[in-house]
Amino acid sequence: MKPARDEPEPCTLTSVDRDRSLRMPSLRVRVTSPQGHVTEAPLDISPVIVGTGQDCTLVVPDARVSRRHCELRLTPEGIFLRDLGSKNGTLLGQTAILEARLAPRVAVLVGDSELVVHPAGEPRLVPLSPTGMFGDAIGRSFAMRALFAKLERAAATEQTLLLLGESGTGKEVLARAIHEHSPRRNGPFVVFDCGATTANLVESELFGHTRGAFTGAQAAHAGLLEEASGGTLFIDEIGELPLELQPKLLRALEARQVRRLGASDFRPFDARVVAATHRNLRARAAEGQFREDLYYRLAVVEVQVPALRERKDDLPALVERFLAAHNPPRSLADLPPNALSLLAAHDWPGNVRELRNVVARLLLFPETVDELLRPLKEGAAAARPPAPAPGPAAAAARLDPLLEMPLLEAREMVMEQFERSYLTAWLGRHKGNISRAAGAMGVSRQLVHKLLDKHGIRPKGEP
Ligand SMILES: Nc1ncnc2c1ncn2[C@@H]1O[C@H](COP(=O)(O)OP(=O)(O)OP(=O)(O)O)[C@@H](O)[C@H]1O
Repeated sequence: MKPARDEPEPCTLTSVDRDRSLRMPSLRVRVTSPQGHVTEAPLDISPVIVGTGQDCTLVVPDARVSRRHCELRLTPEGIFLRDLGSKNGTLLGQTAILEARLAPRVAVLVGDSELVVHPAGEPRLVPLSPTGMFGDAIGRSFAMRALFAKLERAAATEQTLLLLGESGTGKEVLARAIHEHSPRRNGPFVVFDCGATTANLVESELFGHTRGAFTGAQAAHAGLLEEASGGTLFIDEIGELPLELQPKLLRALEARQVRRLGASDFRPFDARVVAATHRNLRARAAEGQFREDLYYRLAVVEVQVPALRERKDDLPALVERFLAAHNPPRSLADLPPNALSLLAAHDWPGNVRELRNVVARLLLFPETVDELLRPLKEGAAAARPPAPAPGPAAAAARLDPLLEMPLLEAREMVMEQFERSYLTAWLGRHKGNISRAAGAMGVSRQLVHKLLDKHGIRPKGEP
C-alpha cells in the first residue's frame, strides 16, 4: 500500500476509523555487530531497548555497547531514538545524539554496531478502546487504549492470561478489571501473591490441605484455586513460584482439578487464572529458572503493561484521578502550577504507584514540589543520614496536614514514607549491598527487591 500524497508518513502512529483503531506501520529494528551478527525486533507500540543486558529487547553482542544503550520509540510524530546514558554514545554521522527523530533506513552507530529501522511490509490496524478506561484502570495513551481493547476481548474468554510489567504499572488493577469484564464477574476475585508468601506456605495456600497434613493443620482447608471457583484467581509474582511446585500447578491447570496437601484424591475446581510478574518469564524459562511448559500454559494470552515513562500522555488523567479520590476531592488547580511539567520530566521507576504517592505528598506539602522529585532520581545512593528526632512542635506541625486525611489513608502514607526511609537508610549504610541490607533488616533479599521495586529505588551500582 503506497501512501497517497495527503496520508501521514508510514512510520508514525496514527489513529484512524474515528479514533477506534491505530494504524501501525510495520517496522523492524536491525542491529548488525562488527562481526556481522544480526539481531532484529519489530518496532511497534512498545519501545525497543538495545543493549547487552539480557532484559533488553535487542541483545547486541558488542563489548562497546552498554548494558542498556539506547531506546527506539514509535510515536504519532515519528520514530524517536534516545541514548540511555551509554558509555560510548549513539552516533548519527559524527554527532552523538541524546534524542533525535530517526528516519527509516538511516544508519546509526551504537558501540561498533550499526542500527537501522527498516519498513517491513503493510501497516496493520490495531483496535483501540474508545473510553481510555478499563475497570478502575485509566489510560489515554495509545499504548493503554490498545491494551484495554485487547484485554476486553480476552476477558470474555476462559483463557489463562499473563500480565507482564514492572512493579506498580497496574497489573493487579487490570486483573481485577478483566474479572469484572468477564462472564465470571459475579464470582469471587481472589488474589495470591507468590512473592509475599514463604515457600513452604505456597503449596498449602494454593492447593489446600487435609487435616493433619502438617503440624498445625488442625482442620482441612480449601486452597485458593478451589476458593476462587466460579471466579478468577489472580496469582501475582508468579515468577517467584518455587520450581518444585510448578509441575503441580501445571497439572492442576491442565486437568482443572487439584489435590490438597496430604490428600490422595483430586477435587475439581472452576477458577480462571490470571497471573502476573515483573520478571521476564520467557527469559527465565529459557534459562531453566521457570518451567517452560508452565510458562506456555499461563501465557495463552500474554500482555506487556507499559511502564509509566513510556506513556507520559497518561499522567494528567492519572493525576486527576488520584486528586479526585482524595478526601476531600481535589483538582489540578490545587497543585502548584509547575507540578505537571515536573512530573512529566520524571522517569517514574516506581510507575503509577510512585505517582500516586507523590500526588498524595504534593497535596500535603505543596511547597516541596521542587525537592520532591530530586530524591527519587538520586535513589538509594543518596540516602541521607537520618534527620535528628523532631521536637514536639515540629512533630505537631507535621501531624497537622495528616489530620485532614482519614486515619487509614494517613496511616498508609506514613507507613510508606517510613518504609522508604528505613530501606534507603539501611541500603545507604551498606553502600547499596542488598544482601547485607536484607540481613540487617531481618528480611529476605527477595523482599528487599520487592520493596525497591515498590518504591522505585535503584540501589547504587545498578544501572
Ligand atoms: N492505569 C491505572 N489507572 C489508575 N490507577 C492505577 C493504574 N495503574 C496502577 N494504578 C494504581 O497504582 C497502584 C499500583 O497498582 P498495582 O498494584 O495494580 O500495580 P502492580 O503492577 O500489580 O504492582 P506490583 O507488581 O508491585 O504488585 C494502585 O494504587 C493502583 O490503583
